[in-house]
Parts: sequence; structure tokens; C-alpha cells
Amino acid sequence: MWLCSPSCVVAAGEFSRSHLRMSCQCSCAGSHAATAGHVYSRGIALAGPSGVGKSTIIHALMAKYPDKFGFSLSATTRQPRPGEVNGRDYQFLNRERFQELIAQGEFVEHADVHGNFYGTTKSAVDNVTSIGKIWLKDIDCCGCQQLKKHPTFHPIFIMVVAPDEAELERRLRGRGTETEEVVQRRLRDAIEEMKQKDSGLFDRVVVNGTVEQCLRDLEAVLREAHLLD
Ligand SMILES: Nc1ncnc2c1ncn2[C@@H]1O[C@H](COP(=O)(O)OP(=O)(O)OP(=O)(O)O)[C@@H](O)[C@H]1O
Repeated sequence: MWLCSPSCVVAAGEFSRSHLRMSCQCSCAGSHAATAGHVYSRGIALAGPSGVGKSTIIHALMAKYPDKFGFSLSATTRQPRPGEVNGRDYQFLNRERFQELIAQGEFVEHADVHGNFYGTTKSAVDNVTSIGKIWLKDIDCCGCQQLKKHPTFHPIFIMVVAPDEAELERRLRGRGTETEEVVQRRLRDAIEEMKQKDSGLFDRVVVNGTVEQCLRDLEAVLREAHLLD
């Protein structure tokens, strides 16, 4: 069982020094490693098991603050699903191009998930920060671990969890986009991912009970991290 407290926001440790630096708008010259003059520290990495509602929460946050946050598109080698659009849902790349970009050091994090590559490129983050917005993206635990070690990217790491396992299963099935085999695999993976909840990887854990409550809790976390007024 991995039930969370219904109190919705579970402190997962103090904000790291990098988040304290967030509020300085990078006036702390030198404490961020310089990469072509870019400042990447104002970002939000949202993790959590498949089906927990990461995309739903991201959409809700971006709809409420369209000028504040920008989604950093992931790149992937998996085939587009019906209705998915290149450049809107993902940057769809073939394996050769993806591997080329890995070799060029373009990915800040990437992983091979069940035979498909997924990752975040520097330019996907640039596209958001260059227009003055805070970058935001959903990411798996492995990606968070890589990002955490990155010299210039210092997002706040937030894990989204479901109120309980049965609800997660309901959401995964309710979405109707996965086969039974995939649902079973994602549920097994969810148990593993939940072990990361208290590992120190995450700055905060929020429970997605209702979208409204989760959004309120997320807003509180972002205010505390000076990412929201
Ligand atoms: N608070 C909620 N209450 C009820 N249903 C929800 C809630 N949040 C999301 N859902 C539903 O759960 C399903 C999964 O949500 P979503 O696609 O946002 O999950 P996800 O974490 O982004 O999944 P993945 O990692 O697989 O992309 C969707 O059908 C969505 O409408």
C-alpha cells in the first residue's frame, strides 16, 4: 500500500539551495554554471505514476496562468498515437536523429522506456525561457535523477500521487488509451515509482484527489518556491 495523507501536500524535505537561488533571478552571478548565457533555474519538473494526472494538472496550471508557464515539449522515438501532433504533443524523432542529439549533448535527460527513447532537449527548455516563461514538464523518476545532477537546470521537483492505488487504476483504465497488458505494466511500475516518494529526490509531493484541490496545493508550493506571486 502506498496511500498518502489526504492532507494533500506532504512535505518531502526543505527546498534545496537551488530553489532559494530561484528567487534571485540569477543575480547571484557565478553560482549557476554559465551555458551560453542562459538561465534555466526557473523550472518545474512534475513526476508521478502513469495515469495519476500529470498532464491534466499541467493543462490546468497553464490554462490559469498562460503568461507565466510554458510547456517544454519532450522528444520521443515512439510512434504518434492517433490525434497526436508533432510539435504540439511531442517532438517525434527517429532513432537515428535522437541518438545524434544524445551524442551532441543536446539532451538534459533522456531514457529508453520499453524500447522507445524519451528526453528533454536544451532547446525545448530554451523555447520557453527565451520568452520569459517558467518551464514546466512532466518527467519520470529516472529523468528527475538525471536532471538533479545537471549543472545548469535547477527545477523544483514535485511528485504527483493518486489518493490510492485503486483510483490510479481507475484513471489508467478510464483513459482508455492503453491495452490491458500496458495497464498492468504501468501499475507494476507505479509501485516502483512510489518508492521514490520519500527518497529525497522530490522537493514536494502533492496528491491529485480532485484537480481543483491539487491545483490549489500546487499553487501553494509554487508560491513558496517564488515561482508564483
Ligand atoms: N483529479 C482527477 N480526478 C479524476 N480523474 C482525473 C484526475 N486527474 C486526471 N484524471 C484523469 O485520469 C486520466 C489520466 O490523466 P493524465 O493523462 O493527465 O495522466 P498522466 O499522469 O499525464 O499520464 P501519463 O504519464 O501516462 O501520460 C485521464 O483520463 C484524466 O482525465
